[in-house]
Amino acid sequence: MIGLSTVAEVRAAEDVLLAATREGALMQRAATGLATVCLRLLGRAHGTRATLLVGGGNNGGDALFAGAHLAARGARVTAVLLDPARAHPAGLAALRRAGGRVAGPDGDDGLDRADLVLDGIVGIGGRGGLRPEAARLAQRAATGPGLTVAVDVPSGVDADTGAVGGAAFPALHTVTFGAVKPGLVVGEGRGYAGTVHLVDIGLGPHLAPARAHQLTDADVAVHLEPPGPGDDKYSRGVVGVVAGSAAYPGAGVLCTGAALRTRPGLVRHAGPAGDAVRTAWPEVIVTDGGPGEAGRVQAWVVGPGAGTDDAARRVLAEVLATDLPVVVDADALTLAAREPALVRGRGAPTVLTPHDREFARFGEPPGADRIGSARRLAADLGAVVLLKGDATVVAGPDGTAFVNATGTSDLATAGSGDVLSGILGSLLATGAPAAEAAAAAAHLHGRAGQVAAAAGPIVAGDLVRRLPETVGRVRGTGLPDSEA
Ligand SMILES: NC(=O)C1=CN([C@@H]2O[C@H](COP(=O)(O)OP(=O)(O)OC[C@H]3O[C@@H](n4cnc5c(N)ncnc54)[C@H](O)[C@@H]3O)[C@@H](O)[C@H]2O)[C@@H](O)CC1
Ligand SMILES: Nc1ncnc2c1ncn2[C@@H]1O[C@H](COP(=O)(O)OP(=O)(O)O)[C@@H](O)[C@H]1O
Ligand SMILES: [K+]
Repeated sequence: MIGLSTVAEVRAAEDVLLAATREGALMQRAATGLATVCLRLLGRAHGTRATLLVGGGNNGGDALFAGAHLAARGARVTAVLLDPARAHPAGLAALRRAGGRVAGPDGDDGLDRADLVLDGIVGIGGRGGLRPEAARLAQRAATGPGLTVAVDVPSGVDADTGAVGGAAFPALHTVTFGAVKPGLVVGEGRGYAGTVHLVDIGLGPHLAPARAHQLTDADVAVHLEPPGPGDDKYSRGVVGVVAGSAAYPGAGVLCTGAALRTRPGLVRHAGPAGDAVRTAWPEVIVTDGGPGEAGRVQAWVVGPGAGTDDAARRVLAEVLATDLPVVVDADALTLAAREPALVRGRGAPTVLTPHDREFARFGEPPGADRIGSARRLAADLGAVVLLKGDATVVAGPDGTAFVNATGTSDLATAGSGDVLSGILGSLLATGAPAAEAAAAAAHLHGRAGQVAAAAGPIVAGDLVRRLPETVGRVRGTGLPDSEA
């Protein structure tokens, strides 16, 4: 698991480490790591041109020292000082010693011919969007030829939430220090951070345990172990699906198919889409009656394509009245938003899987702080909330949170959510903790999207078809992180 640490957590750890190290040592570690990543990205230093955008804090100091490393290796480095009176003095001296030039914001910044632009305007000390002068330079960097690299955090991005209040630096890469900050991987900030590189500056032992995480393939593989010699079709959990209707039989087919293809023990289906499910998946045990007639299961998925009429409401209430884990998806979310009492106070885990519009039905839209919003709704309802998006967020009622690291925008296709809820039901039926099962499901769904989209445009059925291969890859050596 990759911990996501807030600014307060990073500052607290830094304070302890700063007191235990000689002055400037941490910044040297940060700047050396930053220069190393830049050299790797550029392929060489000699003959390249770099422009440093330097603010008045330590973030600018990191950029200046890294610029000095590059200049010492033959790069032509220009530092643009946004606040010349407060530019880090030792960093400035180091850059000058190494042969770097210094310009004011109106001087020749070299942005139109730079190979590399380092954003050292603000880091974790930043508040709000960029001021006009910095915004103008960030805009020129975005349209110029240089590879844009943010130091610690893209300036203008809120490191804790990913909120972008105005202009921000659009980085292709972000080199972050000590710990990955949530704002680099979630919300709007994710789009500004690009590929995130973590540089170890020795903070690890001093960091408080993170309250938000990203899962890796290895974390998810634990939930996808093949059956052992002692297992039978019942032993690792049976999933029950109430999805699909006469109008939307496909939702039942996709949801049961995804559950089967994730963990093919036993899947039961109840409801009016039975004929379509039987035809598509003869392996599924189907009843045309209600959930009570389906036989024993260890977790339910309810809602995809199921409608919002009185009959659908009765089925939802019946499933939620059980002492089993329940995934509440799609139409069932609309019903639960009308009647939150159906969910509140359940003894067994409930997982709600809204996209933004469904989320808004519970009160207000998620807004710019997606982790915070998901946590608030989870605490309010006593349920796990999986808030879908390009980086899906999962929050538990106790504040535990996950941000998904896999996926592709090809997943924005009809029925993709039905596949996710089937995967999730299958994992929940094993007895896995609900928030982690939800995060693992989002991870596997995202990987299936990547695997399927490698061959071209995808429809939701492709995700189901490619699930066995995806499970195999997640269990095995996994996909490289760069494909995340
Ligand atoms: N504390 C430490 O020991 C270490 C800090 N490091 C670096 O230091 C950074 C934090 O440094 P600071 O605490 O000095 O803060 P920053 O350098 O992030 O920003 C503070 C400065 O930015 C100004 N500012 C705030 N918001 C702004 C905005 N929207 N537009 C323009 N200017 C704005 C503030 O007035 C202040 O001058 C980290 O992000 C990291 O890059 C690293 O060198 C590692 C070690
Ligand atoms: N731009 C995107 N990038 C990555 N994943 C996306 C994107 N858009 C949607 N998704 C994912 O695709 C799925 C869509 O689910 P949903 O909106 O419920 O679709 P449907 O109701 O058609 O089944 C979610 O898992 C969501 O996270
Ligand atoms: K920055």
